[in-house]
Amino acid sequence: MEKQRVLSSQLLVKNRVFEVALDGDLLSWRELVRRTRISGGVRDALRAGSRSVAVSEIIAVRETEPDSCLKEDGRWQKMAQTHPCAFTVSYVERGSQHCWRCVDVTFQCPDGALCQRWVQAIKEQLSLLTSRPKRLLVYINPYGGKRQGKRIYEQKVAPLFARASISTEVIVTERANHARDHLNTEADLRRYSGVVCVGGDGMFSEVIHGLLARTQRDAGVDQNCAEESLVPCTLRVGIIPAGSTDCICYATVGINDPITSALHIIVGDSQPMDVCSIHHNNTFLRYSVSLLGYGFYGDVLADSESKQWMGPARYDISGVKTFLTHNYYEGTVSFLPAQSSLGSPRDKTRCSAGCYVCLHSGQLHSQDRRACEGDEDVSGREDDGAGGWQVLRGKFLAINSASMSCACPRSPKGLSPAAHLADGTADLILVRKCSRLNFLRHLLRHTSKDDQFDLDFVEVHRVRRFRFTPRHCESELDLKEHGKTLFGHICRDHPACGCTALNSSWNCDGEILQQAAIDVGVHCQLIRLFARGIEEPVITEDMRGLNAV
Ligand SMILES: Nc1ncnc2c1ncn2[C@@H]1O[C@H](COP(=O)(O)OP(=O)(O)OP(=O)(O)O)[C@@H](O)[C@H]1O
Repeated sequence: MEKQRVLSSQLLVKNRVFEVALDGDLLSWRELVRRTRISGGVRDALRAGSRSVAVSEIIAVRETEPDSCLKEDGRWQKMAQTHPCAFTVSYVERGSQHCWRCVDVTFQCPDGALCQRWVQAIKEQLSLLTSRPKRLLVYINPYGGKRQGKRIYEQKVAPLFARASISTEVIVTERANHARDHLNTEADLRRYSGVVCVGGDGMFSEVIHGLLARTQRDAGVDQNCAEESLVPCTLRVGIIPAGSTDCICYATVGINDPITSALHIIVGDSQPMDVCSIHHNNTFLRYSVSLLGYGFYGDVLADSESKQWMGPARYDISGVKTFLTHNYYEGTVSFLPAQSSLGSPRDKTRCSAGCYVCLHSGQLHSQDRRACEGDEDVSGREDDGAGGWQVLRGKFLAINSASMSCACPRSPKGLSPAAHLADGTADLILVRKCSRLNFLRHLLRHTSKDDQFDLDFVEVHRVRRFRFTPRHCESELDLKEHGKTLFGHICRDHPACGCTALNSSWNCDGEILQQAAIDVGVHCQLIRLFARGIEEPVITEDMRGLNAV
């Protein structure tokens, strides 16, 4: 269908003549081919180029001075006389590795009236983009990562928000859980179109815990009831990466770069995300959006807690130590397979921007919600129509549940490469007791092309819910008594003497859960991020021509 032409004119860009057109949702500029005489004929100029930008990726437009950097150009005087007015469009340009930058192009106009018409026309198109945030509540963790959160926000992000006319309320946190508590109780959420956290995964977790607790309370939903279907948050969350690992940002944007994230917020991207709720004895413990790991990953985290002073190197040291310790844990895993999910954990598809698996799951999920609200009979939906609960007992080196691929710069494939951000499922990975060498083979496959699940001691299931019950009774008292009688105090910290702790703990998105027996439910698309998932690279003719402009 022909797009409606809003405006078109011949304008100058860097003193070259361009045909500039605004066609509804696209701004394009094409150099008018200049012909140069050569002996006996005419040939096209080599520098002709064109460029187009979706209006949805324009950050701002403003009247400006004609390009002053061109004043050295001999033709400047002449151009300044014929084109004395100018406007500048700031837009998103894609770099390598999913990096976005904000670049400017200045159009010189023959008169002020035409210049204003252009600015007005582009502003009107921008005002039609209703998904863009207008006012944001920003929390900065000044102590996350390398303690650069405040500087990153002030120098890289705030100027972009100001340019895009986004107003902000900024809170620099004074203690852990400041952001969570503020969102849960005081914040007047109606005043904002989104919440932004400047920090790492821990800070993001704080923000979603505050938002989700508030949303459930306002909706009269009891978080302690594991069977409840939770109410999605209406406010989107943005992450400006300033932590040590920034896994969530990496998994939803493809890079941990503050400017790229700020631009995704400005253009009003929206990426739904599943959230797991974790309960113990009908008491709510935590939410998780990426990794829940018992055994190996739980032990690595527990060990690294005592080595905070080492910085990020503590994870490597604790990783090696835990690997050598080679503890396994006994228990029962029960799970509800996700029968109707379109993908499987071992297919080769990756969740990316516009993922059809997530889109399909989101549509099914909202149909279910509507049916529930309309009191239609949806009984039997939770067990996915077939199969029911499956139960496995055994000795496990690791039990991992990945709600997303968990890809990060250290492990670009991630723990479960085909896991989806928003399909209402998690990949449950069970690594049964095996030799150290075999476990090492499994771990190394996370960084190679080989399939980490193609080993006879590893199994993976796509699930909607799961439970774990450790074989050994886990009351504090029981474990202490057991430890005293068998090995005495010292042995808990000295695996070399041959004793092992009976239970591991869960690593829940980088936080320790003390309870080993848990009940986990995946809630489809419970939150939305200012992100769009990882974009596949697209090379267009426009991009090739760009070099010429
Ligand atoms: N003002 C503060 N003082 C102390 N701790 C804080 C403060 N603000 C937030 N926190 C806590 O600091 C913890 C870590 O912060 P954050 O996630 O930003 O950085 P990180 O741990 O370095 O990065 P990552 O989580 O990506 O590894 C969070 O759990 C958060 O609750």
